[in-house]
Amino acid sequence: MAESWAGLGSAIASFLFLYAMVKDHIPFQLRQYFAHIIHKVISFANPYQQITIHEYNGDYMHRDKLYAATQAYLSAACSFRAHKLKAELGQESDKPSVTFDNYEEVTDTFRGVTVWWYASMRLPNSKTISFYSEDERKYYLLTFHKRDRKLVEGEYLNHILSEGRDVMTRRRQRKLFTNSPSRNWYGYKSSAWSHVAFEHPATFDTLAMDPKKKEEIIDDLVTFREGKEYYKKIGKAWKRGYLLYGPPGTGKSSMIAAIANFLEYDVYDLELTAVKTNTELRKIFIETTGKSIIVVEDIDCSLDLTGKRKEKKEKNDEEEDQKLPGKEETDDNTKLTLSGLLNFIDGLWSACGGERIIIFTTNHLEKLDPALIRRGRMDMHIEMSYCTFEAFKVLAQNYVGILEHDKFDTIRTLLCEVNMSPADVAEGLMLKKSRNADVGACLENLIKVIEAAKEAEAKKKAQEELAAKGNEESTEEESSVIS
Ligand SMILES: Nc1ncnc2c1ncn2[C@@H]1O[C@H](COP(=O)(O)OP(=O)(O)OP(=O)(O)O)[C@@H](O)[C@H]1O
Ligand SMILES: [Mg+2]
Repeated sequence: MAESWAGLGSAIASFLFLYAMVKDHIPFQLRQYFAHIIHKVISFANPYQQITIHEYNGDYMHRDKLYAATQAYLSAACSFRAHKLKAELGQESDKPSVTFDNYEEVTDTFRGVTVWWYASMRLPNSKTISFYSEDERKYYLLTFHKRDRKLVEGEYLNHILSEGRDVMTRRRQRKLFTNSPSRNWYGYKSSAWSHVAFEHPATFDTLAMDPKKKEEIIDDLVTFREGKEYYKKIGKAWKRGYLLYGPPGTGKSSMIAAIANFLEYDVYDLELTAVKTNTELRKIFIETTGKSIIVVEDIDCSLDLTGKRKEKKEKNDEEEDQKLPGKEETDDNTKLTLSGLLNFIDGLWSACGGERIIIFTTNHLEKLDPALIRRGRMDMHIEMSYCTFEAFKVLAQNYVGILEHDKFDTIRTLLCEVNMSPADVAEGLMLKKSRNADVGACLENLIKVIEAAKEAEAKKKAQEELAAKGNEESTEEESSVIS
């Protein structure tokens, strides 16, 4: 067998040598014909195949998506095997990426199969004047054995695409969107959202709350992020709703930023009062992308949705006979309604895009319509409470860098006696720190702040009791006058 391959090889080599000698004396058509035959013979003898992935395919405005994903994948998975590397900062990225340079080759292994990647570029024709630089002619050459073609075409390229996209998502500059329309340079509306870079520093480490509750939330987020297949299996859209409720300054907005930083998602801050109709809400929603958090802050103040659904339904039942067919649909499309919002959260449209988190925040849980926050819509209800001693310890570590101190016992007792928001406690710790005071002085200042709050609370309570007593006496007097 080996002998017959060697024989074939030497025959091809002799043929190529002869052809090179005489090719200039052969007419053009015949030369073309021979070139075709030679190509066929070489392909027959060569056990390897190649796939080229060009950066641009005819359309010079849009980079090929597979090329971009391949570049990201190779920079993360294979570039450490190369000798010549190059670093660059992509358009949408905020982290430099290092990938192997042109004319370098690296290997990759997928399911036990080895493939070769070669980065190259076609030099521009110097006789033509081109608007585009030579960079626009870059390409990757993927070489593999013929027997692995099915695996490479079917699974390997898909693997490159999804892994590469993940790398790009992790590297991208995350954005904070708000629903005020952005305009292009002609002045036309180009998107329902405008954005700035999202750079909030809050993380779960800096968030002061009960450690057990924090752990529970992190576990829930991880389960969600890794749940693509699970959601598909159970036939549910890949999204999750969180309701954050609690008094002002307890960390609801900080929690949203911490979640966004943890999951590396974009944030869409939806200002519902700026949305006029259900149709507009749907349009806005369609323009959001996956791997994002849609936030509606202070949902109780955003819309007059509280408890109105039931009343409306009863009223509708009474007016059923007088109503013209199709009237309700017209109403729903000319204004924003609770049913429009519910549809936004879990109607059919909510499934487009996938991997989305919806967060509502409120200071007044009791004001919300139960339909809006029922499990399934808002899957997890998270109470952000006044500062507990456990939460204080996180703040103390972050603000003054201590885990223990003599004054902690006093602070523990005081925090049990008075309702202080973490925002107020943080302020108490910051005050002296800004004047370069030592840790003891910082804690002393905090104790004073808590004591003052305790006194104010006691005073307020006494005043309320006095007012209530006054009211009782006046009603008693009135009733005795009447009798
Ligand atoms: N739980 C917390 N952990 C760490 N810092 C906190 C916490 N709560 C509040 N803070 C601090 O107080 C500031 C205000 O908090 P935040 O805006 O998150 O409160 P909120 O609950 O959203 O208030 P509001 O209901 O008024 O919107 C934050 O910038 C943060 O520094
Ligand atoms: Mg807030």
